[in-house]
Amino acid sequence: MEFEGEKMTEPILKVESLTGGYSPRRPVLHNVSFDIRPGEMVGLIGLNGAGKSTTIKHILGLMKPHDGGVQVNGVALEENQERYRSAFAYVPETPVLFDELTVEEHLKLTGMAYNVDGSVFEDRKERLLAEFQMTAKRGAFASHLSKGMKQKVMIMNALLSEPPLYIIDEPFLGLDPLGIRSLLERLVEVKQKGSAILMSSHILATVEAYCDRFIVMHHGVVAAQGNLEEVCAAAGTEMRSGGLEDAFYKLVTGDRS
Ligand SMILES: Nc1ncnc2c1ncn2[C@@H]1O[C@H](COP(=O)(O)OP(=O)(O)OP(=O)(O)O)[C@@H](O)[C@H]1O
Repeated sequence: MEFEGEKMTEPILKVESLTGGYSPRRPVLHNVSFDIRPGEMVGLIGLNGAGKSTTIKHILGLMKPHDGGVQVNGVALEENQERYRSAFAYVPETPVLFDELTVEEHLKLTGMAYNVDGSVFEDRKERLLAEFQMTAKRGAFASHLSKGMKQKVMIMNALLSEPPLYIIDEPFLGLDPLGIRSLLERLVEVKQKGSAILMSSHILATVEAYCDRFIVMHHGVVAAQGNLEEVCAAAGTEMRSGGLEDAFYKLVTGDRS
């Protein structure tokens, strides 16, 4: 995959005037729009209940928009399910694994689903097991893993398939410091190879350090979006290293004094 420059590259994810939620009479999201292009890491941030997970559920195709829509890889879900779904891997906030399968069997299943096999599968699998300190646990059943280890299996599954788009919901919570570092190093690597990443997190310092752009959600609307300079300008705060937290605070409290 080649990254041809931001302006020329088509977005891999396009959320366009999305209004949606759990009940048609009470939308949670109002007119949400943003794009993510190959080679970008974008941070989705907002207070509890701002609408981040609901946005992600719409992108995953688990909820139907009331208005507007989502395109992945240039198509809407109803236009071409296979093209839409095969373009991304999703890492949920809470791991979802098969209790009776081992770590290695989970990776194998993902490999089969995404047509990663033979020596490519073996190489990727061994590298991931080593990087995430899971080699000794390769034969362990999911039900026997710790919370963070389960999260690592979800992350390894996503990385194994090397998709054009990663959707990652609050990935750092269960991970130990080595796991966080391995994940961030890997995300930088896949981004440099041209993948796009949408990452939702409350850890603003990490989001600021690693993401190219930010989407600040508040009460179901996009309160601001752009790079650090643009988000600080929208908030009326000083653009400086560590400035995302100030800008965020102003945007979500309305305190622009
Ligand atoms: N299953 C559901 N049914 C009805 N309303 C829901 C459901 N899940 C979430 N909501 C509501 O939708 C709104 C947005 O919630 P959402 O889960 O998208 O927030 P979030 O930004 O992901 O928050 P958090 O940081 O706590 O994960 C909230 O008002 C919440 O109460």
